[in-house]
This record gives sequence, C-alpha cells and structure tokens, in this order.
Amino acid sequence: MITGLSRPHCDHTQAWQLLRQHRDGQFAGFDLRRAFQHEPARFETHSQQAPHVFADLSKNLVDEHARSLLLELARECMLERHRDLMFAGAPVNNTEGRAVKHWLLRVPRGASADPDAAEVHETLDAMLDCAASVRADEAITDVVNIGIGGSDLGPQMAVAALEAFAIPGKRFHFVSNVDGHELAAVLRTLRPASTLFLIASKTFTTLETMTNARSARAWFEAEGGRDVARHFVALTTNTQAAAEFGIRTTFGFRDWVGGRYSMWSSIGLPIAIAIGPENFRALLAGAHAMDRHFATAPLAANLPVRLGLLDIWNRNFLGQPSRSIAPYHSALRRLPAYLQQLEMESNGKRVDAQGRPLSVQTSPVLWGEPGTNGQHAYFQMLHQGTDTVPVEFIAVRQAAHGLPGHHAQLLANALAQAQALMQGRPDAGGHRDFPGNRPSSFFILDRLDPASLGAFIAMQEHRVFTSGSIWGIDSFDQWGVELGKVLAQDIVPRLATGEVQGLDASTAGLLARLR
Ligand SMILES: O=P(O)(O)OC[C@H]1O[C@](O)(CO)[C@@H](O)[C@@H]1O
Repeated sequence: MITGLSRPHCDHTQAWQLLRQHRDGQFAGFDLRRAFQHEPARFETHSQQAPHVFADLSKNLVDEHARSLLLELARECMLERHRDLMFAGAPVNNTEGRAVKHWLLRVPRGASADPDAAEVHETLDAMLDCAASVRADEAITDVVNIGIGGSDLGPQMAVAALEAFAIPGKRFHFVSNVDGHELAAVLRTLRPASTLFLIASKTFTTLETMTNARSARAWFEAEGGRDVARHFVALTTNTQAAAEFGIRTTFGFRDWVGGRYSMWSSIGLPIAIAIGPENFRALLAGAHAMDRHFATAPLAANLPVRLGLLDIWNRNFLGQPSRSIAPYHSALRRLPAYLQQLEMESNGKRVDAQGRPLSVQTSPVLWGEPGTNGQHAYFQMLHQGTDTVPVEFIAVRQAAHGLPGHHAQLLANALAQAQALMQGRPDAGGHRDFPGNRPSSFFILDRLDPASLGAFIAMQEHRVFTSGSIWGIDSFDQWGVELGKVLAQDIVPRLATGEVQGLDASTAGLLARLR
C-alpha cells in the first residue's frame, strides 16, 4: 500500500498472463530481421522523440502485441497513479516514510505550489552565488569533492560529461574511496591555499567520506593551510554535523532527495563551479522538460515509460540478466557507473514495498564502457557469446572538437555495432558465424550540453521509477547496503588485535593473512 494506493503484484495481473502466453506462442521464434521486412514502419513505431533525446527501440526483441500488453500491464499496475503520487509529494518511499521530490529541484521558480519550492530556490540561488564566486576566485585552482555513492557519481559523471563547458584554469578531483591511496594521490598534487574541499554527504556520517574529510583537514592544517572555514564547504542535509566538523558554509537539501537522485541539489555544487550558474540552470531545465514529458505524455508515447516497460519485458519475459551501456562519447565515461547505482541500488530488491517476497526477478546487472573501447574488449561476447545482452548505444550528433575524421568514425562504429548485432552474418565455418538477432537500443542527443544531459539523466531516473513501480518495490530505499557497514565496524578492531572469535573460518583465515 502506498499512501492508500493498493496495487496488484505485477505477476497477478491479466496482462502478465497474456504476456507469458504471447511470449510462448505467437512471439516464439521472433526474428528482428524478419520483423523489419514485415513491418515497413517498424523504425517509426518503435522510436520516440522526447525533450532533447531521440530513442530508437526498434532493434529490440519486441513486437507490437507485446508492446500493447505491456501498456495494459502498466494500467493494471496503476503506474500513472503511482507516478502522480510522486509528483504530488506523497511519501512513496514508504519504508523510510519519505516523499520523493528530486523533481522539485528542477521546477522553475514560481511554477510549483509545493510548500518546499521557495526553499529550493533560495538554496539554489545561494549555491549558484557560491559557484560564481569560486569561479571568479583565481586563487582557487583545485576543487576536491569528497563524497561517495550518490554524493560522488552524479557530480563526477556530469563534470566529465560537460567538460567542454568547464571553466579553464581549475581542476576538479573526486575522492570517494576510503582507500587512502586515492586521497593521497590527489593531495600530492595540491597546495592548501589554492584548494577548495567540498564535503558532500547527505547524512554527513558516511564512514568513507568522514574519514577522507578528516584526513583532508589534517593535511590542510599540517601543510600550513589557514582558514578552514574558507577552504571547506559542506553539502548535506545534516547541517549540525557539518557545523560540528568546523565548516561554516553549508548548502543543505532535504531528506526527500535520495542520494542517487541528488546531483540536482547542492550536491551539484562541483558541477555548478565547473560549468557556471547559467549552464547549471540549463541542466535543471533539461531535466524539468523530461519531468513534464514523463508526467503528461500518454503512456504509449512516453519515453521513460516505454523504456521501463521494455526493461520489464527483457528481464521478466526474455530472461535477460544484464544490460550493457555503450556511450559513444568519451565524456560519458562515468555514465555506466552512474547508471549502475541508479538502477541497481533503486531496483535491486527481492521484496515488495510491503516487505513481501517477490516471485519475479528485478534489477538487471548494468555494465559498460565508452565505445569504441568496449568493441575491442567485450563486444566479442555480445556478438557471439551464449547470453543475450541488450546494448544501449548513446551517440551525440555534433562533436565538441574540431579534429577531422574522428567523429564520423565514432558514429559509424556505433551504427555498425548495432547493425551487426541485429543482422549477424552466417558462416558455415562456425567460428566466424554471427547469429545476429541480438537486441539494442540507440539514443541520440544533438549535442552533449547541459540541457540534453539533464533530460537524458531524468529520463533514466523515470525509467527506473517505471520498472520499480511495476515490480511493486520501493525504489527509493537501500537497506541492502547496511549489513556490510555494520560488520566492517566489528572487523576494524580485530585487524589490530587479531581476535577472530565468533568469525567464520574463512573470514578468520583471511583476516589473519591481512594483518
Ligand atoms: O551521501 P551520503 O549520506 O554520504 O551517502 C552516500 C551513499 O551511501 C549510500 O547510502 C549507500 O551506502 C548511498 O545510497 C548514498 O548515495
């Protein structure tokens, strides 16, 4: 039950049964090559233009009938009602009793009656003023973001993606791991007087971040740094803990922003410093345009909905365990890691929102690397391996560089890989045989700019909402990360003392070798 909304388990619906029957009946033996021959308008019917993003889904192993049954499934599972509850500020994150309002961070000033809208804009203005003054401060050459998970992956992904818009003369570093090698390597390149540390943590309690923040402050003071208050800024919901740490400048946000949905909040400060206030607002505007599309477009022409339903089909009816992300743009190098957290932390659940076991499979494994690099590493498996893995190609029409020849090669490779996966190539010799009929989706952005990146990421968020909603899970909690954290705290003192009592034989044996 979500705030009075009682929804059926997806596999108890009539649409689910019909989808099964269809898969085992008329759909069995589906072949993409034949589908294109028989459906002259397949490209048009299976593609969708949404704000800033064009998606061709026609090379997926899906037919019109499955598509209409999936839409029926969405209706039976009350997807629209659930979506509307999120946009109405209802506590759809029911296991934590929280609203889910990252979309509010992108609503233009004056366009929302939500009670938190005014505060959102106050914080945004203050955060962007700070970004502007750091940009203008030539003494600051290095910005170090210390955060992990959602307090790292979004800003890191976006700063890389928008490197063509980044202010010259400043370097951006992202330190996330508690592994001191990472922080030490960054600190070696810095001077306290020219460094700004951003301590990014929704909770301001995360072990990795607090350990790194304390070490950064100790280094700052030991190296003769003066004025911690000027060189450390906190981005957090826990303003009290930030003050106790000795930080005077804090940009807050509310607990209705999930960590993996937080790059639009003050957690986005490194992005705003890199690309400037105006571009940051364009990022928000692009995401807002996608929010409106998701909130208002009919299900059949709603890109995040179409993607989420295709994910259900691939996972639950075709049994595909993973999805490969292939951004054909080196600036999108952190996108696979970002999407991993978004999808797998949101939908990697085995019980429904009420804690009852699910009898369907949920989040696929996401993985990938920028093209064309992946082609020379694991694409062999995609073309000729035993598993079917849907690949998501992301191509950008206009390059941000002027080197002749490169971009045409890049785009040609993206198109050719999708083509090769689908077409295959028969060969009597066996080893050279490409079976083809392998699925892919193809996304096109006109330019990799703040607005299109914002729209593309918001599309991914809402797609995850869609599949999570059909599965009936709470996509906004992450209880699965807790146990390991607790056990690590039990092990830390044992590494010093060697005490192994109460440990299993494997952990005890490994601990003895690691001391
Ligand atoms: O921003 P925080 O509170 O430091 O949390 C960092 C990350 O840790 C997690 O809670 C998982 O451990 C993520 O959900 C979150 O993005």
